[in-house]
Amino acid sequence: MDFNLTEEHLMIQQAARDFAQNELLPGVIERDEKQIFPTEQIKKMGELGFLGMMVDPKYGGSGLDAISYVIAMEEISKVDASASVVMSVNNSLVCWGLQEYGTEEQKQKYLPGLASGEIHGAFCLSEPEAGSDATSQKTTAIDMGDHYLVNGTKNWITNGNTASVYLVIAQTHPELKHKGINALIMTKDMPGFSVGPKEQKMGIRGSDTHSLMFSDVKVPKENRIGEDGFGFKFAMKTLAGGRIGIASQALGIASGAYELALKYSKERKAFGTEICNHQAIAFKLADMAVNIEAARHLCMKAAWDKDNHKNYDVSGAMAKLFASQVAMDTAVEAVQIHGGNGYVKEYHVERLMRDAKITQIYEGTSEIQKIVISRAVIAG
Ligand SMILES: CC(C)(COP(=O)(O)OP(=O)(O)OC[C@H]1O[C@@H](n2cnc3c(N)ncnc32)[C@H](O)[C@@H]1OP(=O)(O)O)[C@@H](O)C(=O)NCCC(=O)NCCSC(=O)C1=CCCCC1
Repeated sequence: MDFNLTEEHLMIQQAARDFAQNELLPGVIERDEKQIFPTEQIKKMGELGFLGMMVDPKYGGSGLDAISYVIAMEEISKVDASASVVMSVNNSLVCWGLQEYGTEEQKQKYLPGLASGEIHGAFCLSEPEAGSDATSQKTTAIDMGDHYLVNGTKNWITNGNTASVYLVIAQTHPELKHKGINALIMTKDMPGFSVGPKEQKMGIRGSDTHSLMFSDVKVPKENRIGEDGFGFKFAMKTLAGGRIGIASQALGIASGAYELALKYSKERKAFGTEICNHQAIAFKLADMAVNIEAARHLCMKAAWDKDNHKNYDVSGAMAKLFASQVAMDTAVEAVQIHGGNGYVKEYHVERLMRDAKITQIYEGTSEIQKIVISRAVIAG
């Protein structure tokens, strides 16, 4: 077992760290406050190869492993979780889903643009009445011979307005339940496709979250991913990898909050000494350091499983469950260590605390991760 990062991994870590500090940190508070999408920053992320990290170079990607992706996600998320959720959706849901299950034509058509950041993708599973209970899809895709006629609504869609390519999960054969669901590639220019108003969110406020409405949208049959009825499995398999991305995002939020708290505790004085010298603060720092290290190991293990073609459903769920709790706990304690300063925007930790919460909810709530893990544990 080798815990050392390779030279290449260290270079990716440094590149992501430099990008986050130089390009994302300036303006992150204003983008959060005004809900501004980081358009220029995402464009540069595409140019640097951060949007198609695991995409084969023959489709314009960086051809890197999942470990590299975890490393980069942590660094970007330390500074701006709104940018990292765009990175996560693009890499581990949209690009990976297309690369793994798309036809050659679909890959050639969409992957180069997605990997370069020229276009953005969105993953559309959640509905007003189908969140955790993802098999209860109400959006319909009626088989019309050479095309599907799609009707319905999707909720909380990341990149909802900035995307132009959407992977949409919809029910074709309700009598077959989840076996009748399909995954379709839709584009924003399709007649009948409309985007609802932007959601006003607690955290990741720089990201772009909308409902989508489909009214008699004609989607050509060649836009279906996989066989008829493969859509639910597609969603589950893709989300299993997506959860490694969100786990790494949570890890980054936690380590960002920890680094800020550590620095602050070495500068701020109370009762005649730097506050890190008080055991009440020192013990909080110790807890944070241990939890972050453990979360990082779980993220790396899940990525290693993925890179080595092992099943990562459970390791990804474990990483997400644990890292998202660590993100929440660490960010709350980072605010506490900052005292009154932690409650104001310029110290960043209040934003990290708000951003942390969503990692326990999206791409499967913590309760859903426990379903996935407990079923595997009980089945042996
Ligand atoms: C885990 C879960 C709760 C499972 O449910 P049930 O018990 O109803 O379904 P069950 O009987 O377990 O299974 C049905 C079929 O499905 C196959 N399968 C399941 N997992 C997998 C898997 N990992 N790989 C392959 N197949 C899988 C299962 O075998 C079965 O098929 P079969 O009948 O055997 O042919 C599932 O529904 C889930 O996960 N919800 C969370 C959704 C959720 O996570 N949204 C998130 C929306 S996206 C989002 O939040 C975003 C946020 C930010 C960015 C973009 C997206």
